[in-house]
Amino acid sequence: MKPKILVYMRVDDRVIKELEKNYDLTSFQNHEYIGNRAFDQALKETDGIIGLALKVNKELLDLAPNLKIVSNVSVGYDNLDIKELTKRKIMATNTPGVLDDTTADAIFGLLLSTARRIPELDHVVKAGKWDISLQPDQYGVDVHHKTLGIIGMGNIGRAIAQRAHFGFGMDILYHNRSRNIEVEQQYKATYCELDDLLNQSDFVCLMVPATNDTYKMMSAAEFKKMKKTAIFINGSRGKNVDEDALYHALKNGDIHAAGVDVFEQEPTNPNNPLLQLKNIVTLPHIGSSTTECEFNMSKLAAKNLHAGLSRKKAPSLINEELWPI
Ligand SMILES: NC(=O)C1=CN([C@@H]2O[C@H](COP(=O)(O)OP(=O)(O)OC[C@H]3O[C@@H](n4cnc5c(N)ncnc54)[C@H](OP(=O)(O)O)[C@@H]3O)[C@@H](O)[C@H]2O)C=CC1
Ligand SMILES: O=CC(=O)O
Repeated sequence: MKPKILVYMRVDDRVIKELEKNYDLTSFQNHEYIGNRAFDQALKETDGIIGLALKVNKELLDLAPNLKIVSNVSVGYDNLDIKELTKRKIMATNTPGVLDDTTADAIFGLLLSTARRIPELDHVVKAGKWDISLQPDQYGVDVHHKTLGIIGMGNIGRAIAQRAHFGFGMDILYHNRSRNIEVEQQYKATYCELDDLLNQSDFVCLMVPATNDTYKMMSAAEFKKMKKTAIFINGSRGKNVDEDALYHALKNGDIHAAGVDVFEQEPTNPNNPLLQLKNIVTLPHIGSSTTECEFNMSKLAAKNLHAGLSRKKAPSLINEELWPI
């Protein structure tokens, strides 16, 4: 009998076909499925889970007695209760490395779009409202040669720094809990305390994981420390930002504009007041969503799953302390 796999959202079709050769698959597409009979039944029998953003907590694990591995098709794993998984000797894996350049492209694109007001001006043209003389209140701001502050200079942060330094001649400031000397040398990046980064940067880009320490790390006090001319970009997770505080900072002119790929709740409520503001550019969490990158993430997630179910060490095991299992 083939091992049973529960497939959650966004696994590439080609990868699913490969998985079907070795495993018995049950697929689900929506969020928050506990309570659905078919989902609960699949959990009861499953050996492995592969997918994106499924909330794996104690409640779900209690329904999955045979589970050996949860393979996330994402680098962020704030959807997983790692402590609980480790306690039950269940492996957890993610997809680091394969999405760095793709996500950096998207986040840098968001930064450019926000600075140059690209979505707003695209709408002007398409709505037939292109007046031959563009007014100063429609001008954007320069990106090149400005100062970019990156909070979370990890794999993606450094790919953003590379673009900013070599492509746009920007000065780079960064803040982490620890220094990254290689990045300092490669991109002339300067390590800063958070407050210094906030008050010196023209662009602040948030790229930290969502953890207890980073929860709402950008709140009213942090926005007040930024320059009034500065632009805030969130490419990390919505819960790292106090959305209410961001709304007020944008509305009151504490900061100039913002670009966000992520929201506290996803999909965000269409009535979210942030969506009413002119000085914010929004995306539906698409940092890594290109055809090529989604495929590569699915392939790595399948490799992790396969290794885990074969009792081999998965290439991107998160709870390393389980090894050797
Ligand atoms: N928008 C999108 O589509 C995507 C979003 N993401 C998000 O981006 C996050 C980062 O990904 P990635 O770059 O691969 O991760 P990495 O682990 O490589 O980098 C995370 C960085 O954050 C720093 N960091 C962690 N905690 C803190 C803290 N409390 N204060 C300051 N810095 C901190 C780390 O440095 P140190 O340990 O020294 O503090 C590290 O440099 C993911 O966790 C995910 O949430 C990822 C992919 C796509
Ligand atoms: O948000 C995407 C991820 O890979 O994390």
